[in-house]
Amino acid sequence: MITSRTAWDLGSGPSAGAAWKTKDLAPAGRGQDRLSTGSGAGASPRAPLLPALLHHKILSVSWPDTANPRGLCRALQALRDTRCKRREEPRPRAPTPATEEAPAAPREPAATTALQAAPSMNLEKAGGRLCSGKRASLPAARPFPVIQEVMASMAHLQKEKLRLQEELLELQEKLAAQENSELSLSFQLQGQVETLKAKLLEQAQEISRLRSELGGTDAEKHRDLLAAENERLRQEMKACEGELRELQRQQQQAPCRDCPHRQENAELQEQLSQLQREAEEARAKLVELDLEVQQKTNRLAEVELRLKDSLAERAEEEERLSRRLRDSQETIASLKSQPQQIKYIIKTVEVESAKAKQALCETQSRNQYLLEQVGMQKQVLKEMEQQLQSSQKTEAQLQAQIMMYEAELERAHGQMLEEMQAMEEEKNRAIEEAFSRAQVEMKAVHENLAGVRTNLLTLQPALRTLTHDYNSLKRQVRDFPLLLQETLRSARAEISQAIEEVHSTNRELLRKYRRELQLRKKCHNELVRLKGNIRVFGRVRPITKEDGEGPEAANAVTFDADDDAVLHLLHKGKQVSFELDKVFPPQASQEEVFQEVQALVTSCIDGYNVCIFAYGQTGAGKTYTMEGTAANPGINQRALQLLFSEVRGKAADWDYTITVSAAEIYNEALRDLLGKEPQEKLEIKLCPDGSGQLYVPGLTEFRVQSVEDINKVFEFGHVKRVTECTNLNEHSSRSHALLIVTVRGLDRSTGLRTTGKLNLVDLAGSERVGRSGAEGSRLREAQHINKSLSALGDVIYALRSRQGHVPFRNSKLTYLLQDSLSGDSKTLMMVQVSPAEKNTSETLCSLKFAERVRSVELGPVSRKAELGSWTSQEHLEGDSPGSTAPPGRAHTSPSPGQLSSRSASIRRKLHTSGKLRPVPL
Ligand SMILES: Nc1ncnc2c1ncn2[C@@H]1O[C@H](COP(=O)(O)OP(=O)(O)OP(=O)(O)O)[C@@H](O)[C@H]1O
Repeated sequence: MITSRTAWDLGSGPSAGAAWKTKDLAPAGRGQDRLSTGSGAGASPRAPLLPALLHHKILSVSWPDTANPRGLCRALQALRDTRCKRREEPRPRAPTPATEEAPAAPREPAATTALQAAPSMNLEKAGGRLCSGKRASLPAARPFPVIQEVMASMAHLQKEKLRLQEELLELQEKLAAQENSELSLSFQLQGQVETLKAKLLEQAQEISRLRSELGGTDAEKHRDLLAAENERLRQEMKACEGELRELQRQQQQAPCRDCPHRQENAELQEQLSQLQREAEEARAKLVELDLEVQQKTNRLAEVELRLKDSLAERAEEEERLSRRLRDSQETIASLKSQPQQIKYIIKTVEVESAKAKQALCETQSRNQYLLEQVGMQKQVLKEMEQQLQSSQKTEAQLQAQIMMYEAELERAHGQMLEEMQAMEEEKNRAIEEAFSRAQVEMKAVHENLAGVRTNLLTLQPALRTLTHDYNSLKRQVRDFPLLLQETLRSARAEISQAIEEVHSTNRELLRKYRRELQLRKKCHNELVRLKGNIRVFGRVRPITKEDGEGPEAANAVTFDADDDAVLHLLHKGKQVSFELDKVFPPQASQEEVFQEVQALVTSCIDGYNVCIFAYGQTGAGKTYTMEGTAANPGINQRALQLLFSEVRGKAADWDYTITVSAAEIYNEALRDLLGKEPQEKLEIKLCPDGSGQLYVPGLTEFRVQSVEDINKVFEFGHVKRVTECTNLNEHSSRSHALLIVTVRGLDRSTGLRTTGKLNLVDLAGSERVGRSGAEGSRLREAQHINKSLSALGDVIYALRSRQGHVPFRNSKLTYLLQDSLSGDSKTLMMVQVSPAEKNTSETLCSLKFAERVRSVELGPVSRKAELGSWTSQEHLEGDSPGSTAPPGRAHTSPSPGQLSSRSASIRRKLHTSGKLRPVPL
């Protein structure tokens, strides 16, 4: 139900719409008053909305009661008013106002005419429908012209409604399009901003790249340096060319042959061509660099152009955007203005028809929605404006950056220009300096040239002399081969003559050498002969603890202070004096003893046979003298060492071989101390070659080359000596030990061969049988010892008395030593004595034996005379007249089982070590 207040509200404005919407559509009867009230106010044209509402069948039920003629009249009046107002009012702005407004004016009368003409069919239909329920109450109303008018106005309203709907759709489309365009615009703007940023970045990179390429002016510097170098070389070349021309001119004016300037000239020309080549290269490089710089400049210009283009594009883009912004703003403004018109129209329709309120309400809600949309659009627009502002800001920043880059470029360009200017100045300076230097050099060259000219003048005579000399030298060189041949011939003759002389001198020298060798040998022999072929030394050992204490151990031997060949023995209270070749007191060292015998040892190298005996009673020091101790070696080791050193000294001319054999004679049985079968008895035989030489088949002979070999031989041979404890000496040697050293020599120059034999014999201890207390086998051993010693005395006697028969074969000892005792062999007997009081009897015997042996040596007359008073028996028995036993039977021999068991093991050791090599004797 619509109250009067509500009707008034409709005319009062849009704010009344909300209240109006809540009301039910009133029944026709009561609403007429209110409509008339409203129309009376004349607030809005409502007529056009009626057909639209009818078209939507909104008014089909609640159409005003046409039976009330007053209401209808008022409605028609209102419609008429509305039409009039619409005719007067300008039409709302349509999308194509120019095209739609123009025909609107003529169309309106047509429409009005059409309405007024009231097309019978439609109006009748509408009127029939309107009056279908009321015909009974208003049967006479159909032909009423007002109805036609109402129908016409309804049709008009319907059209108006359609138009409004179209407009609304259009607006909606526009809004959507606007939204889309704004959205796309914002996207576009964003895209453009991104593109611009990318371009800016690209340009910045391009600028930096160009700057780095231009970069530093390194290439330009290089170019300038090359240009300067080129210029300098050009200048030098010019100067050189000038010099060359000058020199050529001088050459033409005063040509000189063999002038050193020619060479100089050639060198200068060479230098010149070299410089020209360098200049060409430098020029080419310069051109390349120019080209490069040009290219870079072009590229810079291109980049600048691109930059400008992009700036222009950007400005255009900005212009376009601002245009679009303006359009958008205008569109928005028009859109803003449109809702007012729509409101006006709605209000008009509301006045005309209560039923249209519903549509109005919807339209208002739609309007509200559109308003909201507009608000949103405004918001979007604001955001876009903000974006635009920010993009403008960015653009400003970018422009500022571009400006800055341009300024920087400008500055770099200015710097480059300044640098180029500075380089230009420097180049000019360098050119000037080079010019001045070249002038100075030129001056110096001129001065040199003047000096050279002067020298040339002075050198010409010298040249003439030199030419003369050269010619003469040439002649000499030509004649030189002949001269050389002649000289060579004479030199050859001289040399062959000299060689011949040298040969003859050598032959003479060799002859003399051999003669001297013989003479030396003779002299040596004479010396030895003068000294005696058999020499006798005496050595007194010191008192030892074995001698005991008390009077028995008292010293019974004294020496002559003035004569070292004399000793005195106090025997039974009587002093007996003995003269030997040499007497060694107890304090005499091994070395001193050896010094006296070394001459004999060395004669062995010359091919002599030498025999050194150690003779004496048991415990008198024989073994000590011959073998010695490890720390203090005796004659054996020292002799071999001496032989080694002598042989080494003669190694330049001689080849020597030294071999060693060791044998033992025990109980007249000869045993090999170095052999594998020490118990085997060896025999002494004559050589089958008929030379008369003796040899021992099976006797081992080792070649020794070093002191170590000797030590091993000695150690091996020593332990194999049969030792037996006796009353006199705890380790008394009960056999004769022989070390046979053979020295074979070959004189490489003469082919002379020598063989010398050195027999080093440690005789068994001599003692009287009764005193030693021997019996049984020991007695037999002593008897054998004494027998062999007697045989030795017999042999010596026979030799020195020059008897036809020498009894070598009486004992194994003398038979074995036959070579070393006969002929021009040399023999030394070392008589060992004990100084102890208790041994004076044995000492006396030994000394008497020694003196007699020595006396044999002293001249034929005396020898002969003395030889008659000497017997070997006397030696052993002289001091013991009561003894009847034969001299050789004073000792007993040990049983074979008593032989040292160590000997076998050491022999094995030597054989397995391979140090000792058996050599046939
Ligand atoms: N000149 C010396 N200086 C020091 N000690 C010595 C000297 N001569 C001998 N002797 C010592 O006297 C002792 C006996 O000497 P050695 O064994 O050489 O006598 P020998 O004559 O060989 O006896 P045998 O005939 O019984 O073998 C040894 O202890 C030895 O060291």
